[in-house]
Amino acid sequence: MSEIVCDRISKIWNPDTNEANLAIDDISFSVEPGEFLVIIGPSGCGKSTLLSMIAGLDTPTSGAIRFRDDVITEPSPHRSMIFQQASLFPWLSVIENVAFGLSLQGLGKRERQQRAKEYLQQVGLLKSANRYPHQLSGGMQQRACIARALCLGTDVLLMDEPFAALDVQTRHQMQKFLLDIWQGTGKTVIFVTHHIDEAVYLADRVLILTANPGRTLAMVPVDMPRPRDMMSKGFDYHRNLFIEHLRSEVVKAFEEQELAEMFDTRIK
Ligand SMILES: Nc1ncnc2c1ncn2[C@@H]1O[C@H](COP(=O)(O)OP(=O)(O)OP(=O)(O)O)[C@@H](O)[C@H]1O
Repeated sequence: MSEIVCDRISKIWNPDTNEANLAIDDISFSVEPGEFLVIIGPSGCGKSTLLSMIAGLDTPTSGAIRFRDDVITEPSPHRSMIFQQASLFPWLSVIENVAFGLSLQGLGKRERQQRAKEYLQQVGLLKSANRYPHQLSGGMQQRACIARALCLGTDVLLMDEPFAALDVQTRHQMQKFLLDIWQGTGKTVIFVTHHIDEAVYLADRVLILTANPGRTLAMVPVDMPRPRDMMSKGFDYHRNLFIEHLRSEVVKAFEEQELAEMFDTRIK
C-alpha cells in the first residue's frame, strides 16, 4: 500500500471571488513507504500549497489525498511539517519543545522526558537539552524540530525548504544528517527545495512542477547509489536534466506574463 496518494488534486485559493487563483491543477502521484521524494518547480508553482494539503493544514478543492488509504481531512502526528524557519516555542527549553506533543498524547512526565532524551540523542542535541531555542544555531534548531517530529511518532516528514536559511556548510551537514536519520528510521520524506544539487543529492525521485498553476511536468527517478556527491556518476546528468526542465518553465511563465501585460496595456 502506498504511504501517500494524491489523486487528481486541484486547489483554487479564494474561489468564488475575483481573487480566485488556481494554484494546483489536477496533480496525481503516490509516495511509497520509506521513499524520499523531492519536489522542485518555479517560485509560486504551488509546492508549499501541495505540502500543506498533504499535512492536512489545507484541503484540495477537488480530488483527494490519502494516507494509507484514509482520506486526509486534518493534521495528524503521523505527518509532521518542518518549515524554513524552525518553529520551536521560544519560552520552552529544547527538551520541553521536543516533549511538548507527548503531553497531548497523555504520557506522564518521566516517560515524556525519557522519550525526548532518546530523540535528542539521535539528533546529537542531548547536551543542549536544557538550552532555549535562541541559544542554538539555525542547524541545531532544525535538528530539534526533526527530533520533535520523530518523538511524536511521525511516519511522514514534510519538509518545506528546511535548510534554505542555513549557510552552505551547515546546509551540507544537515543534508547528510537528514539522510542518516532517514536511512536509520525508514521514515517517508517529502522535501521541497529550490536547490537542484540538493534534489540530486537527496532524492529517490524528483517531482517537477510547471509554473503557476502547478501541474506535473515530470517525475524523475534518481537511480544513483548512495552515498552521493557531486563527483558521483550521474550527478551532472540529473542536475542538467532538472535545470533544463526548470529553465523552459521559467521562460514560459515569463513570456506568458509579458504577453498578458502587453495585452492588458492594449485594452486599457
Ligand atoms: N493561503 C493562501 N491564500 C491565498 N493564496 C495563496 C495562499 N498560499 C499560497 N497562495 C498562492 O498560491 C500560489 C502558490 O503558492 P505557493 O506558496 O504554494 O508556491 P511555492 O511553489 O511554494 O512558491 P515559492 O517557491 O516561492 O515558495 C501562489 O500564487 C500564491 O500566491
